[in-house]
Amino acid sequence: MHAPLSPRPLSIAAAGPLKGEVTVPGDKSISHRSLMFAGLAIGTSRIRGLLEGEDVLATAAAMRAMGATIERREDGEWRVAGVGVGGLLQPNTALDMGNSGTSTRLLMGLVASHPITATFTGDASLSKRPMARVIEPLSRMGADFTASPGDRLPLTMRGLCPAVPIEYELPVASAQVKSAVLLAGLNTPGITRVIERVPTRDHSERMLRGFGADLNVEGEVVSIRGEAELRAQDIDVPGDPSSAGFWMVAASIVPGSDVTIRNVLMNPTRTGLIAALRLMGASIEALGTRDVGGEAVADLRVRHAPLSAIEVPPDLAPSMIDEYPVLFVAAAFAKGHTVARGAHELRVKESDRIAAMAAALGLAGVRVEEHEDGLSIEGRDGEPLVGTGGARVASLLDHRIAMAMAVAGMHAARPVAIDDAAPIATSYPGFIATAQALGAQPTWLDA
Ligand SMILES: O=C(O)C1=C[C@@H](OP(=O)(O)O)[C@@H](O)[C@H](O)C1
Ligand SMILES: C=C(OP(=O)(O)O)C(=O)O
Repeated sequence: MHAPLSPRPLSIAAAGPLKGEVTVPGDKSISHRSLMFAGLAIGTSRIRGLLEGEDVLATAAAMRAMGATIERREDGEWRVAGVGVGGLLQPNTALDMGNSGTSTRLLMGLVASHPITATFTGDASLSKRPMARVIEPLSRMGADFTASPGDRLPLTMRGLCPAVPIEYELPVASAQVKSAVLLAGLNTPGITRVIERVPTRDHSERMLRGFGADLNVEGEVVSIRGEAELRAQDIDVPGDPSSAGFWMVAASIVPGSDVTIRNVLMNPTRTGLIAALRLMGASIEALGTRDVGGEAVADLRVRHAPLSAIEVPPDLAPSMIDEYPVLFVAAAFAKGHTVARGAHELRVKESDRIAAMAAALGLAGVRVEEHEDGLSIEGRDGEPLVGTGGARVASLLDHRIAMAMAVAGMHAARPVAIDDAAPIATSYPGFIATAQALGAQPTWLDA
């Protein structure tokens, strides 16, 4: 099992306007896929701007364990020499996925069509997350699974080669499930099809085509013809819009703030938070929109603005699924009653993010009502939060709960304390340093 890091309690106090420029780390979804696809390609890929967070490092370690050569150069560029589609090797030890759902589910897809056996383990949070959603389609393709009760980690799977191509309609809006099936299809003879009624992030589709896979998207159907070779690529990973979201909300709620976030991925399957914040009245300007390796990227200038409550359109959910915790923080400062429903998936992330944010905001003095599929939040019309007093918010091994509540502390009468900020390192190792550089006041507390 994964060894838990020691908890790192953190307190954040208000410190006046946030000002300056921020560069967010590389997109986590694209970083995982860069390592996986390069690890399967023929030749050596170069990756610049890779997110060096624990989740992505777990993917790197697993791909190494299955034969890819992955090195980081001193200048920060990563070089990956792949094994070729179908060339993954039997790992000698269990693959430790840490806290990362994306690593787990996408790598399960890869293993499914290789003649290898792999054991996946993870931390206490990942070990509670549902894996049936990938076990089900991958079993239909011929993979065999022995999972822990409730179809959870640790689990051992044996891939089948050649696997059986399937046509699969996604029962849940999930890019991880879509990607797992497509990746299994990459080494499966014939055509594997995924039908997606609700669009989710399309990085696998775009990147697999970029690497030379025979993949087509027609309306709701994504098809991949298996056993095509992938060719090494040069990749510039754009900044992660999910990480940028923390600064979008922080600058919006702290009076007098003016923050520019450089190089943010603007793929339309990822920009739901910008849309929701704009509906609330946020001032977010996209400057210098440009194309970087087939993806739109922009600099975002965000200035403080009074926010109004909204009913969050449920159809935005897939394009902002990881941003709800920080959107709830924005709602806590808005004028009026925000209702966010249709986001049931939040219950099966690193924590139950609906319950976690209801408890966290409640502790900081916000009136919140929990629904099965979302939250209603009574906004404070720009007034600072009360703060957490002597209590500490429980981050529950969930990086996004820790960062969202750190943002809440940036406009609070008394500090917001968080019981454990160590999980932030899974997706955004530089978050605290950047908060400080913008003028916020984080302090590490005794455990
Ligand atoms: O495919 C991906 O890279 C991701 C898909 C989403 O998960 P689901 O597919 O489970 O919704 C998201 O929450 C996760 O952070 C990253
Ligand atoms: C849900 C997330 O990631 P994962 O599913 O990869 O653990 C996230 O980063 O918010």
